[in-house]
Amino acid sequence: MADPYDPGTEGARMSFAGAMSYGDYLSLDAVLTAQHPQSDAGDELLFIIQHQTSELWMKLMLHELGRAREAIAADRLQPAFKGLSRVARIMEQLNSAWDVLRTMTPSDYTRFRDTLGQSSGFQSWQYRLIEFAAGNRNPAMVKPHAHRPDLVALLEAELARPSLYDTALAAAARSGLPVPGAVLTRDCAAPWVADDGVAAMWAVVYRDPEAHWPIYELAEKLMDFEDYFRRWRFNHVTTVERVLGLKRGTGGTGGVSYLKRMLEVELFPELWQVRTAL
Ligand code: HEM
Ligand SMILES: N[C@@H](CC(=O)c1ccccc1NC=O)C(=O)O
Repeated sequence: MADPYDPGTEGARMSFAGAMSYGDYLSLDAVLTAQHPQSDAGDELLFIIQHQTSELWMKLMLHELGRAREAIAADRLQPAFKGLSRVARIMEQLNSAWDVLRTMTPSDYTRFRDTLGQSSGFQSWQYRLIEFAAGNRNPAMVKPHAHRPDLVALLEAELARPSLYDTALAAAARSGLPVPGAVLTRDCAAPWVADDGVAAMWAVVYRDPEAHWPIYELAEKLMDFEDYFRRWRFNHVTTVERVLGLKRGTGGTGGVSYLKRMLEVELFPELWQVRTAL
C-alpha cells in the first residue's frame, strides 16, 4: 500500500507556530468552549447550539439591517436591496433550523427544562433589536434588561434611530410620493400607529408600479422581511406547543397563548392593507 498522502509535499502549510491559523482567525477557542450544559441530558447541547447559532445569525441580520437602512437613507436603493435579500436568506436559514430542534421530544426536554430557571428567549436582546430595527417598537421590552445598563443603552440607541419602515417612508417622500408630514417628523422611539395617509401613499405605488419602480421594489423587500418573520414566529409557536404543550413559559408569560398573540403583530400594516384596497 502507498504511504499515506501528505498534502505538505504540494505546499499545504503544516506548521502554524507564529502564524494565524483557521482557528485563530475564527476565535474557535472562544466559540467552541462556550457551550455549558447544566444537566447530563443528552439533548441539552442541541438546545444550546440551536440558540447560539440563532444568535449568530441575528448578529449578522442586525449588521445587514443597519447597512440597508444607511443605504436607503442615502437613496442608494440597489445596495439596500442586495442587503435585504441577504437578510431574507438568513431568515430562511433560521426558519429551516427549526427542523433540527423539532427532533427533541417533550420527554427529552423535560430532562433539562428545570435547569433553565427563569431564562427564556423572551430576554433575547438581539431579537428585540431586530424588532426595534424593523419598526416593532414596544418600549416595555427594554425592562428585562434593566440590570444590564450596556444592553439598555444599545436598545435605547436603536429606539432613537429611525426604523427600517421610517427610513423607507422618508425615501418614498423624497421620491415625490405623498407621505404625511406628521409621519416624517414623528417620535421614532414610539410604537408605530397605522396611518391612513401612508396606506393611501402605498396605494399610489401599487396601482402603478411602473411609475414608482424603486419604491415599489423597496416595499416588496419589506413584505419579504415580514413574510419570513411571520414564518419564524409560526415555526416557534408550533415547536413550542409540540414540546411544551400549554405550560407557562420560563419567562413568565402564558407560553403558547403569548406567542399566538405575537403572531398578530404587524410590522408594516399599511403594506398589508393596500392589498385589500387595490
Ligand atoms: C424547545 C424549544 C423552545 C421552547 C419550548 C421555547 C419556548 C418559549 C416560550 C414559552 C416563550 C414565551 C416567553 C416565556 O414565557 O418564556 C418563548 C419566547 C421566545 N423564544 Fe423561545 N422557545 C424555544 C426555542 C427558541 C429558539 C430556538 C429561539 C431562537 C433564538 C427562541 C427565541 C425566543 C424569543 C426571541 C422569544 C420572545 C418572543 C416574543 O417576545 O415575541 N426560542 N419561547
Ligand atoms: N421559555 C422556554 C425556555 C426556553 O425556551 C429558553 C430558555 C433559555 C434560553 C432560551 C430559551 N428559548 C426560547 O425561549 C420554556 O418555557 O420552556
